[in-house]
Amino acid sequence: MPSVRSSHIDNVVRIGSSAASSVSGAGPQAIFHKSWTRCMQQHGLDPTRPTPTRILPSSLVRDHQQRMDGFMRVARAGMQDLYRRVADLGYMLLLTDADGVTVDYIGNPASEPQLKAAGLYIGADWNEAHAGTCGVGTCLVEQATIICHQAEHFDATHIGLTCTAAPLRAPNGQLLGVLDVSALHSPEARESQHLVQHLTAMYAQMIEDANFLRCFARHAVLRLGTVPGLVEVSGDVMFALDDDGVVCGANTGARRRFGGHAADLVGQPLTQLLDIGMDALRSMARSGAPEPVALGGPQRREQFQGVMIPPRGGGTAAPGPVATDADGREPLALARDRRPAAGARHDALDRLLGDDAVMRGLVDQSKRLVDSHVHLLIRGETGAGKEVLARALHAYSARAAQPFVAVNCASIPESLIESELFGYTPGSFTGGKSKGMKGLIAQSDGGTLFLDEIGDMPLALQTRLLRVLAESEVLPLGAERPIAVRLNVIAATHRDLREAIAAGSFREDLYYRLAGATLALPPLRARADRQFLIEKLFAEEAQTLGLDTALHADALHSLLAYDWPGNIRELRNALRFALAQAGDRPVGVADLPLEVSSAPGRREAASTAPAPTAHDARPAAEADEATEDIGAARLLHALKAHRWNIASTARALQRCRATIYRQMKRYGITQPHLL
Ligand SMILES: Nc1ncnc2c1ncn2[C@@H]1O[C@H](COP(=O)(O)OP(=O)(O)OP(=O)(O)O)[C@@H](O)[C@H]1O
Repeated sequence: MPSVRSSHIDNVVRIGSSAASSVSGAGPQAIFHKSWTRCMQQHGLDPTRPTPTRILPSSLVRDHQQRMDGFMRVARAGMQDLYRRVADLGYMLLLTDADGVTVDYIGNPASEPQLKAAGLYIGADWNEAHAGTCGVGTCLVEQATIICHQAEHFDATHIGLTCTAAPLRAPNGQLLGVLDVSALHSPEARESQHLVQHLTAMYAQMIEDANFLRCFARHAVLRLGTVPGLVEVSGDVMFALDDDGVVCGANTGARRRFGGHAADLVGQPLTQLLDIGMDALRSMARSGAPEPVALGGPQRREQFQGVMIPPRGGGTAAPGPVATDADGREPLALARDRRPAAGARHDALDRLLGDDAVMRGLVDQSKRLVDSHVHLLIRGETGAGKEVLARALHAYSARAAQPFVAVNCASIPESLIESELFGYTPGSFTGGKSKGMKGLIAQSDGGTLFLDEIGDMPLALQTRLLRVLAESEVLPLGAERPIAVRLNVIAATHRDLREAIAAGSFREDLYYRLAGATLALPPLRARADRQFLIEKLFAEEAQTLGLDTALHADALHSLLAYDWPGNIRELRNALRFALAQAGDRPVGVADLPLEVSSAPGRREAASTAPAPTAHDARPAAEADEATEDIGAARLLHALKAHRWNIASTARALQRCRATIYRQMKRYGITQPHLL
């Protein structure tokens, strides 16, 4: 009798080698037969040679993780919640990027060897081109939630698995990756996975929506749902709005309902999409309470509940005085005070540094310059925190309540950068929105325009930007008259712009306009406050992952000695990686990425690192016992143990309450209910 594996292989060979056109239909069987055909005929995979999943080395995995930095944190929170629901049933979770590479994972540590052997682990490449038909790979092709159950897999190595995968999209509709829920063993009936399919799709939507709110944190967001009383938490349609009620972003639910791409909805006044007026929107923004909203035309109207989520950092939920702009209009997003609290504003720059003389000089200089109306140029290596500094400068400035508009000159396609920056009038170019669009420069009016990677701006646009800077007005494509703008530019670059000038790729006159003052951000390896940054980021990442843990002195020692070519971004990723490896255990040197733990220490770093004494066996936080500094990990641990009661935390740590508050601020630890 043929084994299960060999009859599976025969089946795949028979179907996969038949003519692709002979496979039709849209049901699960057709999806997998099409995929088997694709695997054999396009990817050249051979079902008779089963191969385990390809695992990428950790340095490559980190490249993939880096590209999804902020999104991964949001996804992690959703994954943890989902895992709590499915762990007892034997499932584990994977998060992959749009290439199919696993960038995050949660599974039962007791089953780790089996999960690793099955490829259900960080670094596994589940792209169909390598792994054959599988949950992740086939979901990436189909762009829909799918179950890939047992013998639906292409490779005979995987036919024990059951995998359910849902696509995850960015606010612009672009595919970001896949959420996958898998188990090593499952009942034979495919129907046994239907509930998991619903859960996976639901959590994928929750993660997308949380990411949408993160991306539009500075906008008012209208959330619509059909279930009365639940709209605040489960409304599936979301629109991010600017002060004039114009749509700046639409989530997957909104795109689905309006049958369009994000680009079709963005730029449209919301009052033209929904049956709602500006007065009603303002009243919702003021009250913060759900109100009925009708969707659809006169033929088919649907009743929704809508609630307005105010911009983050936007004061309290209590209705406040309504600000009006110079024209007497009542800007939507200002209907609730969105100025950062005075304390947050004044701390914005100081929070960036510990005890480092160069950074202190830079921050003091920044404070003097930020409201002086000179344009600023931030220079620094990749990942050194240029955007973080730019945002802090804006938050510290007198224009903090105005928009911060970030433009990455390297990532907008050259063909779009002109219309994105300058805007356009209705019908001025093919493919544009029928209503025209306000450009990013005009959107930053009175606030801050952050031009990241300015060294990558095409020469023709440099000439136009120069004119805008010289004349403080912008001419949208197709417009006859320019619009006046109050411009404050912060540009950033990791390139040597003087070299670019010498090479003829950057205009010298633009350089002098932009570099009213230059802020040179030091690389992480040159900063004397590395320990402060390590502890601060460790506390942040542990808090995000919901871990109550500590950093061993040996790990701190290695982190201090490493050279950090990718700077603070690389540090954040290394800590996230180490925390994922360690789980609930304190993080030791063995949990760090190999290049960090095995790097030969630099001499000067070694001298600032804690001496390798008997303390090394204890967590770093404990080693701080005698000093004034509590240590981020220990402080976080104590706060959690005392349910964020400051008085009892202070008693337990034998410090006064003011010290606890001061050190929470220093390490950026925020009480959960204030987040
Ligand atoms: N002072 C800081 N405190 C905490 N995290 C920081 C700090 N500075 C930077 N980071 C973190 O480092 C990462 C990179 O920061 P940022 O994007 O500002 O760097 P960048 O120099 O603009 O990078 P690039 O050159 O690639 O655009 C982010 O995850 C950010 O949160």
